[in-house]
Parts: sequence; structure tokens; C-alpha cells
Amino acid sequence: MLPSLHDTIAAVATPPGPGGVGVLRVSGPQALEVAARVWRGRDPRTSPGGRFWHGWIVDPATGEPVDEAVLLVFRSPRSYTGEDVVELQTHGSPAVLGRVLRLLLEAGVRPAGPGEFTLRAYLNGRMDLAQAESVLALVEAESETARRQALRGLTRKLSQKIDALADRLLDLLAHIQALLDYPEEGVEPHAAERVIASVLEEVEALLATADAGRRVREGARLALVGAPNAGKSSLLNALLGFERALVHDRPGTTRDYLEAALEIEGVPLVAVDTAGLRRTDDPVEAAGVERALAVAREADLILYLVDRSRPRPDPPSLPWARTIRLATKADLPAAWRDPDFLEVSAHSGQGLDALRARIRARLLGGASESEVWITSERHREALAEARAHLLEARGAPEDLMGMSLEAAARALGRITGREATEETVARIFQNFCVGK
Ligand SMILES: Nc1nc2c(c(=O)[nH]1)N(C=O)[C@@H](CNc1ccc(C(=O)N[C@@H](CCC(=O)O)C(=O)O)cc1)CN2
Ligand SMILES: Nc1nc2c(ncn2[C@@H]2O[C@H](COP(=O)(O)OP(=O)(O)OP(=O)(O)O)[C@@H](O)[C@H]2O)c(=O)[nH]1
Ligand SMILES: [Mg+2]
Repeated sequence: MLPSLHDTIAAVATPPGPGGVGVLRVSGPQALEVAARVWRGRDPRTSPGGRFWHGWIVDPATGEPVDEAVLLVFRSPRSYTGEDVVELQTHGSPAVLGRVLRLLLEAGVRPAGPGEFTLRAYLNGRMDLAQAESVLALVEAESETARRQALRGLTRKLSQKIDALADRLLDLLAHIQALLDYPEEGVEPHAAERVIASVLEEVEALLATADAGRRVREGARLALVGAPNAGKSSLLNALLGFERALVHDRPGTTRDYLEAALEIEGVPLVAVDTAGLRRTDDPVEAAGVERALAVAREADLILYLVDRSRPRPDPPSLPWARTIRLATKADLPAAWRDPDFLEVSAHSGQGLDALRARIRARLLGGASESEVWITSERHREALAEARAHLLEARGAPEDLMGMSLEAAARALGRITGREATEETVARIFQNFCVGK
């Protein structure tokens, strides 16, 4: 069940904890009324929309001043939710925000549920479902690539594409129905197959970006493995730009594994520096080696480091398909060369840009930054379903083709919300934070 649209809601929009300024939002038919009750300054009830005023928040019961603040007036439909909205910008402490929220609740508003402002924007036709999900993605974006893709969703780049594909299927469906009703009119069968093939191609191209989308959303684990002294900890530090891991010329310096978060070309990563791989009688070091191999097994991508200035050790057993081989210490004279190894130096920085590019390419595949990516599991599922129905439609007799086209269009429609059930909508907004 979706919450009612007829009451007025309020919430703190800024994160908990002290901040320079804190924002409270009030939205709904009583927003101006309720705000006026706790405000000493220009009366919001008579203020035009699109204006802000300086004044004081007061406890209406006692007249006690609570904070000096700024009040913003948005008048329906020109607001984020499409309703009357008042924002109060106060000092950002939990004490101020908590007290002002209580005053608003006493004045007759209800606390907003998760994502309820954005839900109202959706229900009032201010944005479609994919846009609303992009708001959430934008709020949670942890990397530049994630931000850029979320903004594309917010500006309907994805929605336009999906709607256009669904429209083409519905147009074709209308033609086929006309054909069934008036067989003598006849659509050319090749024309139908051409439309299906071309929509299918676009659906598959979108699906092909879903892995990149997931990586950007969830990040990836990058394991650094190799013999003791290969330069793993040094490379981690070089990628991070500061001395996170202990580096020493004594082999066996790193004993346990160590994790560090970093962003490489827009991909959020957790890099894991591990103990050098070698046979050893020291039980502690042996346990470290065991852990290093386990870290490698679980990683999305492995960097296997070999010191190029010394004779090569026997290679360990690694999942080579997701391993990048590195020849380290490229600033020193080479003891060997191998075109399968990328030459890098943590000391001079040589090869690090090439390494970053290769890490990105391995994790994101061919997905180009200039395209719209599928960054939501819900969207991927809907597209996969549309693809299955399009495959059914191909070469099918007209009546079956019509049913499959309709099902494919419906699957696409779930993405933007043309076809979303109340339950789907409710589920999507559960994941939002309060105040958004
Ligand atoms: N203070 C504040 N900052 C914010 C938001 C907000 O709600 N409040 N936003 C919330 O996510 C984002 C901006 N998104 C917004 C989207 C639409 C409207 C809005 O009032 N639109 C009206 C008026 C447009 C106009 O006058 O130009 C409209 O579209 O009719 C405001 C913010 C980020 N920054
Ligand atoms: N010349 C040169 N020396 C390097 C480079 N990278 C690492 N070294 C040196 O190699 C030695 C070992 O470096 P570490 O980064 O500690 O190597 P590690 O692979 O983490 O070693 P363990 O933790 O023992 O497994 C140190 O003396 C480093 O200064 C490099 O790019 N060039
Ligand atoms: Mg180390």
C-alpha cells in the first residue's frame, strides 16, 4: 500500500550529525500553514513561490526562539514534489533539527517515510520511476562514474530510450492487430521482423552495459599477489597516493592482508595487499600465504606482481583469466622481459596510467562512458524479460508475435513505471532514505 497523498509530511533532509546548515522539508496542502505557525518573519502563506526569507523559528506555545533560519517557499506545482513545499534551513545540529521537527509535528504534519518526497514527485507526474531511482543513485553515488550515470537517469536519458523502444513495439503491435482484423490490408512480414531485430539489438546493447553498471554501483575487489619483495605494498601505496602499507626490503614484510578503498578511473575499488607467496616453515607466515591465495580466489581482479630485476620465480596457481601480470621495479635494469607482463614502477610511476586503464577496461568491459548504462538490477531483469519475449516474437505467426510484442513492451514499461504495480513502486521507495 502506498501512503496517502492528502496529508502534509515533514522530515530532516540533511544527514545526522553536526553540519553548517541543516535542512527540513515540509510538503503537502498544509505546508505553508504549518510553517507559518513556527515562523517569525515574512508570512509564508502570503509569500510568492520561488522566494526565501530570513527569520526565526519559534515555539508557538511559548514564543521561545529556537533558531535563526532561512525559509524557502515553493508553490504547487512548481516544487520538487509538485505540492506546496516549505524548506527551513537552520543551523545543522541534531539538537536544532530535532526540536524544529518536533515543533512541525506538533503543528500538525506527519513524519515522512523513506523516499516519500520523491514518491510524491513520482505520483504527481513530476518524474518517472527510472528518474526517481536515479535520485536515489545520485544520493548514494560514490564515484564520478556512478554520479554521471545517475545524472543521465535523472535527466531521462534512459527513460527516453526505453520509452522509444516500447513505442516502436506498440506501433508494430497496432499494425499486426490491423492485419489480423483486415487480412487483405497486410503489413509486410519483413518489416515486422526488421523492427523486432532492431529493437532486440538495442535491448542487447543496453544489457551489455549492465555488468559495468553493477561494478560502478557495487565496486570491485582487487587483489595484489606475488612473491615476497615483489613490490606489492609499494604498488598499493603508489596507487593510493600515500603510504598506507609498510614497505621494507626484508622479504615477508606484509604478514596479514590489508584493505584500502580507492577509485580507479571512476570505479570504486577495495585493493587488498597480501603476504608474499612462498614456501615457509614459519606457521604465521604460512597462514598469511594461505590467506593471500584465498583473497585472490575471491577477488574480481588480481594483480600478479613479479620483480623484473631478479630471476623469475615459479608462478603460483591463480585464476589467470582474471589476472593482470605485472613486471615490477621497471626503473631497475631488467633480468627478463615478457610481453605478457605490463611493466610498472612504484618508484618512478612508470606504467601506472597504463595499469589504471587496464584495470578499468577489465572491470567495465567495452561499456563506453558516453552511453547510458543499466545500473539497476530491476532494470536489468526487465530488459532480460523483454529480450526473451522479442526472441519469441521473431519469426512467430502473427497472433503469437502480437502477444510476445505486447509482453516485451510491458516488460520495458516496468522500467519507467508505465506498467509498474503499486507493490513495485512501494518496494522501490523503501530503499530510499528519509528526507529524500
Ligand atoms: N534546497 C534544496 N536543494 C536541492 C533539492 C531540494 O529539494 N531542495 N533537490 C531535491 O532533490 C535537488 C534539486 N532538485 C530540485 C528539483 C526541482 C525543484 C523545483 O522546485 N522545481 C520546480 C520549480 C522550478 C523553477 O522554478 O525553476 C518545478 O520544476 O516546477 C527544486 C529542486 C538538489 N538540491
Ligand atoms: N627500485 C624499485 N624498488 C622497489 C619498487 N617497488 C618496491 N621496491 C622495493 O622493493 C622492496 C620490497 O617492497 P615491498 O613493497 O615491501 O614488497 P612486497 O611485495 O610488499 O613484499 P612482502 O610484503 O614482503 O611480500 C622495498 O625495498 C621497496 O623499496 C620499485 O618500483 N622500484
Ligand atoms: Mg608487502
